[in-house]
Amino acid sequence: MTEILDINNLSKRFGSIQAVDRLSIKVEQGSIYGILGPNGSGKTTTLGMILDVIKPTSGSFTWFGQKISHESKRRIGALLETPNFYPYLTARKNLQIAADIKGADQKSIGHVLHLVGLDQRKYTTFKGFSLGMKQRLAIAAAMLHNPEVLVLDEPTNGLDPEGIAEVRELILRIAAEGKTIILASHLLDEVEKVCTHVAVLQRGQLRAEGRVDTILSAKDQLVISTKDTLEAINILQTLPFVESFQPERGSIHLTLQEGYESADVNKAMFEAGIVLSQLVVRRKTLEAQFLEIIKSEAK
Ligand SMILES: Nc1ncnc2c1ncn2[C@@H]1O[C@H](COP(=O)(O)OP(=O)(O)OP(=O)(O)O)[C@@H](O)[C@H]1O
Repeated sequence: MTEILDINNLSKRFGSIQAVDRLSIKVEQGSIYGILGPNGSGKTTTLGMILDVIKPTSGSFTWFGQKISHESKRRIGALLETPNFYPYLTARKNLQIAADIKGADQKSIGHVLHLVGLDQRKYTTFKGFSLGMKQRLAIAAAMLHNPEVLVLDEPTNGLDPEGIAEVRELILRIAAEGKTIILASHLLDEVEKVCTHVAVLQRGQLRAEGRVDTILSAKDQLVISTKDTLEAINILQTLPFVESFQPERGSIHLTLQEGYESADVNKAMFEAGIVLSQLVVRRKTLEAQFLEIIKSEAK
């Protein structure tokens, strides 16, 4: 996998506040990488540093294997804050102005309008747009120079449910075009729904990192029930891939070592002559894990 961004021990201090603390992450090409953390955890500061608008106190980062430069910046599209569009000009005219400012080809306007689903509304003035449409237009402007990477800070903040759904769907569509996306969010739900990878930040420090599906599946809990709970416990004790188990009101809750799944338990029980009346996988949500991370940090 090609590495798009490599952040190495990056730190930023504002006076007495350590906004980002020795952060190291790698973003692979084609991923939708979520930087997740509560307010004040250092997400915007991190994005500011990697976009060369905030000077790091220490540490380094590379884009496409190189230090940030005029050339690498042209391969990155970014939306850190809502751009100033002209309310009485149409979507198309606003994009023409944005393309002029960026030195982007005017021919790309048709493509980005199509990409964000606003080609039917290109002659509508900006002030007539819903908040979701305004945000989609902002993303269109960030895509004018056909960047390989799109960096978004809290892309659904302040939007109504319809706008949130539109923008999330758009992010997935842009990723499907082969672009890499890096987004900061304080919403667990957003990261779970949209991202392939996540880095969890707490007070500027990296608390967890990895593929969203791995983080989700790593701590799944199985709940099994059988008429013969005692015999089932005897069997569980002999199974090397059972990490832990706990009898609870007629059922048994267990976790498995990585690489094993409910079918392995089912098979082992069946072979031992035990019939399971219940076998349920309880997925630990990223939210539950996120709260654990925050709690353990506070200890
Ligand atoms: N220019 C600045 N001067 C002083 N402190 C700052 C500055 N910018 C950010 N901070 C502080 O650094 C910490 C991290 O802020 P940052 O904005 O990066 O967090 P965030 O995770 O993006 O949160 P939010 O979503 O609320 O913006 C916070 O404590 C914030 O108050």
